[in-house]
Amino acid sequence: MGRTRRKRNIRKARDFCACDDKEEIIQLNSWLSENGMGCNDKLFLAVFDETGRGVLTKRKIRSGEELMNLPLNLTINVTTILMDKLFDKIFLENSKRCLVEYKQSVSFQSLMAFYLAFIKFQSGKTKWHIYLESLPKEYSVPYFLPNEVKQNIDSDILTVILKQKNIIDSSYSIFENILMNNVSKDSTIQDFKKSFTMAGYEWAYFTVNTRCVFMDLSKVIDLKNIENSLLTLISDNTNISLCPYLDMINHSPNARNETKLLVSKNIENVSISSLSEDLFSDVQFSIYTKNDFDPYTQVFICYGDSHNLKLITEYGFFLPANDLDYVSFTFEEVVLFLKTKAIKLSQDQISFINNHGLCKDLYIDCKGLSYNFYGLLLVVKYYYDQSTDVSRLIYSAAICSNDNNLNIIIAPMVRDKLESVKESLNKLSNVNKCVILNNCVELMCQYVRILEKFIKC
Ligand SMILES: C[S@@+](CC[C@H](N)C(=O)[O-])C[C@H]1O[C@@H](n2cnc3c(N)ncnc32)[C@H](O)[C@@H]1O
Repeated sequence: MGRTRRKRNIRKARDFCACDDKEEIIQLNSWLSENGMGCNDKLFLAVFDETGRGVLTKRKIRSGEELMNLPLNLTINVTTILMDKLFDKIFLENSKRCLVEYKQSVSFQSLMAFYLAFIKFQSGKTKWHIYLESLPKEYSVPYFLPNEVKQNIDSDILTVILKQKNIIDSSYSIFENILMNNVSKDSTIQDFKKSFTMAGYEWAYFTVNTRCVFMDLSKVIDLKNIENSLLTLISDNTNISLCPYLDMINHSPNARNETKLLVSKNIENVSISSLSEDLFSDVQFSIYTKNDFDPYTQVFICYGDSHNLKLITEYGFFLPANDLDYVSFTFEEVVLFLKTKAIKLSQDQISFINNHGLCKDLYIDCKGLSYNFYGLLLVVKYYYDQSTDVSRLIYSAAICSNDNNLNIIIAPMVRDKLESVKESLNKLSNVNKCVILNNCVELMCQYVRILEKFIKC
């Protein structure tokens, strides 16, 4: 094949547009290289038709190759927050004893979001300015749907939104109180007090939610002795971090990757009071791929769970034809339904169900009943059958989750669920579509397919 034709073929197949020439990306690239990021020189940023902005490789990448590495002080992690003396003042120069009053009352993700709102507010005055400018301005998670649209969204999606809302509302009100009682004379803090808003906090919260990577620093710093530090506010662990450029890589369920912390020997268990920026310029956070990527294709990593409920509600995107999707039912819902069919579970049955954990993870997916749902229905049908040993059946290797005798028991409940999802979809068909709503509708259509398949079997 001649060079021109080969070039033309490559061009034809392209599903991306380079974006390295955009002002914020030019600035990001030079800031990162000036500050010691090591990036595989095959990688570039691009906007892809299917997935939006992501990372492109211009040459073949083989399994085992490092994609990039960042010095620790180029990532926003727990040490960044602990070393920021101005941020510290918000809590310590305060008429309330914040560390006592709000002990273990916020998640680390919430504290990170508050910190992000603080540095975002300072604009060009912090070293993070260029990075913050490269971040999306808004997020396509259903949390941001208008209330009138939420009314007809599937209950599983709503449940996640409500949990997010509770966390965001309660942590926002704690940070608002802390700011209200701050007595610092520092003008940055005083101005921040006036400009801290729910909208800014929500943006920061979902920036952290959609972009953080797992980073365990427990070997590098002493996270046990945390008295008098901001970490007393935290109710969970601190294993998340924002990593510029690495957070440009999109998700694929098929991607496999590994991260490593490359630490020089003398940095170990550093106490919180001895933290310093320089200390961490020698610690590298590195990411390797375990996949091959062809030239001019997108490089992906895997974020973890890949079912669409998680991807839509936490990350704001949808994977079509996703076999990992499922429709869940609560134990209470099933018990209530059984009652309507004059099936009342005895105390013995309920104890058996609880002891075997068969009251959770009740769902139907494209393969049929979940293991626990199958087990639960076995208890419903065979517990008092003298000829059947239910325990043995449940743990039998030959367990078959497509026993029609069991499916029939719950078929009416599944039909009701199917009708209710269809009804909601019908109502949503009159609403103006946007990316967020389209994602939710796609998932609900997936639920319809799963439930219809179950009923047909
Ligand atoms: C860590 S960021 C990746 C970079 C991001 N695309 C950007 O432009 O900054 C995660 C976000 O990227 C998008 N994303 C990641 N993987 C995707 C995929 N497979 N399809 C569509 N969007 C995806 C989602 O908006 C998600 O919240």
